[in-house]
Parts: sequence; C-alpha cells; structure tokens
Amino acid sequence: MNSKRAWIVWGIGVLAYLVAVTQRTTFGVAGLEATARFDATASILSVFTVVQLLVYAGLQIPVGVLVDRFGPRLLIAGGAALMVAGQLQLASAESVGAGIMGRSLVGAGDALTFISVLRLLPAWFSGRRIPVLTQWTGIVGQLGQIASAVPFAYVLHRFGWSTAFVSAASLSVLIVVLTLIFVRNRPPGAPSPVLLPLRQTATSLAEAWRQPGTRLGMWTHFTIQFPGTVFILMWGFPYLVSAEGVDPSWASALMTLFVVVAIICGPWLGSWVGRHPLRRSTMVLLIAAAMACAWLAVLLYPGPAPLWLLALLVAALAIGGPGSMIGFDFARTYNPGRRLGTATGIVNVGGFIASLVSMYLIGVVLDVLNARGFSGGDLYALESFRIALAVQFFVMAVGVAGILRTRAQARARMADDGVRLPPLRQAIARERQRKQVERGARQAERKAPERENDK
Ligand SMILES: N[C@@H](Cc1c[nH]cn1)C(=O)NCC(=O)O
Repeated sequence: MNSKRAWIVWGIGVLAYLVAVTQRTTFGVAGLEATARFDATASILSVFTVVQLLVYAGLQIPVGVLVDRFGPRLLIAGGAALMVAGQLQLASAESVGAGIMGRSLVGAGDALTFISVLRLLPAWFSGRRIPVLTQWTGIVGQLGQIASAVPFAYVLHRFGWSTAFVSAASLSVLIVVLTLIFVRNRPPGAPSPVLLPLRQTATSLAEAWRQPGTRLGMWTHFTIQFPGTVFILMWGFPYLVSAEGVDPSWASALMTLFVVVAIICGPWLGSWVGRHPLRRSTMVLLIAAAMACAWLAVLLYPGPAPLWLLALLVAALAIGGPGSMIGFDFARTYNPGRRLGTATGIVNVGGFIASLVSMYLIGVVLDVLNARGFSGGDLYALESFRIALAVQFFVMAVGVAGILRTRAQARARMADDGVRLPPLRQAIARERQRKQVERGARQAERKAPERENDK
C-alpha cells in the first residue's frame, strides 16, 4: 500500500485515461476535415459523437461487472487495444458507416478505461489519499483534451487525416504495452478477492443497485457533471459566440478558464471529502446550487451578459467535473471491494445520460423555437437560447430529488448500523476547534527553537 510500485501502477493507469480522453476528443478537433472527407452535414457529424457517447454510457455497467471479475489490468489493456482498432478504422474510413464504426470502437475502448483505473486505487492505496488521487486521476485525464487540441491537430493539418489517426492509435499501442508490463491488479501478497460464480453476477449487480450509497453516487454524478459537459462538448461555444456576442478568442479563453478552475478545485475537493466523508452530499448540493444560481443570473440578465458574469458561470460549471468525482467516492465507501467496479459503472452512467438528454433537449427546443418563428430566422438567437438552456433546470431538479431521496435512504441505513450524523452546526464548531488546536500547536512549535536560543 502507498508504495513506490503503487505510484508506478497509478501513473500508468492515469496515462491510460489521459490517452483515452485524447482518443475521445480527436474527432471533435477534426470536425472540418470530417465534413469534407465524409461529405456529411452537421447533423450527421453530430451522430458520430452521439453514437460514441451512447456506446460509452451503455457499456458502463457491463464493464463495471467485468472489472470486478477480471481485474483492471486486463480491461485497461483491452480498452486501449479497442481504441487502436477504432482509430485505425477511422484512419482508413471513407464512408459515414465506416467512420461511425470506428468511433463506436473508440467509445467502447474508452468505456473500459476510466472505471478500471479508479478500481486500482483502493487496491494500491489507503486512507484519505484515495479521494485526493481520485481527483488527480480525473484532472490529469482531462489534459488528454490538450493532446488532441494541440499535437493531434498539428499532425492533422500538416500530414492529413490518415497519418493523424494512425499516430493517435500508436499512443494506445504504447498503453497496451505499458499496462501489460507494469500494471498489476493488487500488490504482491495481497489476497485475491473472492470471485463470485458467473451466475451470481446479476445478484451482485442488483445488490450494488439496491445499496442507496451507489444510487446517491449515481445521482451526484448525474446532477453535477452534465452542465459542464453540455457546455464544453456542445452548446457553450455557439451560445457564447452567436447568442452572447462574445468574440471567439474570448470564448476560447473562457473554455481555458473552465479547465484551469477544474484543475484548481479537484485536489481541494478531494482533501475536503477525505476530511468530511459524512458531509459529501452537502458539498454536492452546494455545487449544484452554485451552478443553478450562475445560470439563473446569466439567463435573467437583461441583454447580453457581461464577460465577468460569463466567467463566473464558466467557473461554477467547471467545479462540476471534479465535484462529480464525489459520486465515485460514494460508490467506494458504500460497497465492498468485490462489487466496487460494478458500483462505479452505475455511478458513471449518471452524468453521461443527463448530458445526452440535456444536449438533445436543448437542440430540440432551439429547433422548435426557430420553426415557430420565435427566433426571427436566427437559430442561435439569445432569446431562444435563454429558453432552451433553461431545460437544464428540470434535469438538475430531477437529479437533486434523486440525491435527497437516496441520501435519506443511505442515512437511514447508517442509523440502523449505529452511525449517527452530528448536526451541521456541531460539525462546523468541531472543525473550527480542530483548526484552532492545529494553529496553537504550530505556534508552539515555532516558539520552541526561539526559547532554546534564549537559554
Ligand atoms: N467527472 C469526470 C472527470 C473529471 C474530473 N475532473 C474533471 N472531469 C468523469 O466522470 N469522467 C468519466 C470519464 O470517463 O471521463
């Protein structure tokens, strides 16, 4: 536990996730080239992304079950191999069908990676380190977006479509090799988990689902991952540029702000969760409230919103990425190790379903308003976007209701087990006292050498 070997295993796991995020986002960078290569319309191009996300979300639970059965090593290597196949297929694809096939393989390989990497953490690390490392896994993985936006885009524009996708595939070949050489499911000598017979898999899945802590994790992921995903992956750029009239270079700067805020918040949230495991859901609700208030302020602002308010919105949405990782922490702490992959898979479905539903509904509302003449011929008019983006409040309300319901169920189970949650005021007072004691101890430590010198 926590050994040098553990850091190597985790490092390769995180690299595998970073490369998966790179493969996930390469197609977005190649949008213009894809339009020409496949002679496709914008809506056909969006099918590539939607199919990829659907495959990803649809595979989360089966993959969770497989991680518990075969261990993360095989799944991380298998996921990378699938992504090699997908990117090579895309490199040679010349028809829409062949291209979608490639993206589906990438979605499948990607689906195998993240929850397998998270599954390595409790096997190799202990204690409060786990929530912090969970956050770092998410953060470092997001840097894969930069790998596709900068070096991949360079190779694409300089050497063309096939070379770019073959180069991307070669990154995943490296991951297959590194994983097979260095990654092990558990430290040497650690007992292997008891494997359930195959027919009990359904029972284990049902048990993971029945555990309110798993569903609390799923609703957490559902509620606070989607607003940021919807903004970054689909509607943020057209909203900022076409509706709010933001200059494209400022819109890009806001997108960068999103990544920076997520990177800053992640470790802080991780250590906070480690210190206050019984207050995780309160933090989740506070993050959801911050996102809802930020959207409300922007959507109700008369006329185009000022840049500072848009920056505030982006910062609030960015907290959702690391915030949603609290969902995986619920899965980890409420489930025994033998079904942790399954529970993690259930949690990870939440955010992607909410994102797909919201992306689709926002598009539908924009289309309807345009067809009825409300948008005055401008599909992306500010007034239309105000109404369409408000759809997110309904999705968020469903999520918050899910959190409150499952939280009450989880607390009732804890009470049955004799764990009582102290009132919030008492917890805050205790935290203040702890900080005072720590400060006092630090001051005393600082004064001790001075006293020695005075002697
Ligand atoms: N919440 C995200 C990851 C994240 C962490 N920080 C910012 N984003 C998540 O759930 N990711 C799942 C995946 O497969 O990427």
